[in-house]
Amino acid sequence: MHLSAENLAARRGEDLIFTNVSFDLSSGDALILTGRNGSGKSTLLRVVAGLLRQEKGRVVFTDSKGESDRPAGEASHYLGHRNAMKSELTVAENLAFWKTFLGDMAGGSGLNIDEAAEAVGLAGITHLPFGYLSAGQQRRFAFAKLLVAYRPIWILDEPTAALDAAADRLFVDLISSHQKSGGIVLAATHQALGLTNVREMRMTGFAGVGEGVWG
Ligand SMILES: Nc1ncnc2c1ncn2[C@@H]1O[C@H](COP(=O)(O)OP(=O)(O)OP(=O)(O)O)[C@@H](O)[C@H]1O
Repeated sequence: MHLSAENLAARRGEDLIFTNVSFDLSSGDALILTGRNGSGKSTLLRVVAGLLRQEKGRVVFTDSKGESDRPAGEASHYLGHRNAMKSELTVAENLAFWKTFLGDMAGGSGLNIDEAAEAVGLAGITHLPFGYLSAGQQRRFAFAKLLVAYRPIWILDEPTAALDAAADRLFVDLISSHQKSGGIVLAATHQALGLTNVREMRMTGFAGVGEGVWG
């Protein structure tokens, strides 16, 4: 399985945010986007997730059967800055909605709601309305959405914002096991997450990108 971007350029409003961004990720790889505020990290993630149209270039998802007609976004989970959960519904109702709505892609199967809650360290409170939870608890359950339906690609925008150190480690473990089972991760973060098998791409806005290595 491969996820690649070829010479992507993206515009927000009137402004060209970046040009000539390319990468190629295989099963088990992670690419971390770094760079100052406003350098285009979220914009690039949204383009790859299919939520924003690129100005130029293309994103290609290749599965075991070869280059797929399916947009990469359909093979991806996208965890944005917002948690994409309804405050009035319970955690269990929110996760059940996502599990049914997303379904599993071929190649894997999602956890049930209790297993996913346990995996994010919050078993026993799924009966509570999502809106009652602390910011960190909400972020953990937003992450649990990734576990209830299988997607080979995880696109994560500042996944560990609002988290304590224990939750940071827990997310790193969940991301690592996704990589170990052949998944691909593309994430924007300001913190070194401590992942292994990771490349870094530093976004520098319209000036281009720089490559480095972490982990
Ligand atoms: N809806 C929009 N309309 C116009 N410009 C936008 C829009 N959203 C973002 N931008 C601009 O695009 C640029 C890139 O924003 P983006 O959110 O991709 O940066 P980022 O690197 O993710 O920043 P941060 O680290 O602050 O999250 C910024 O200059 C921002 O002001």
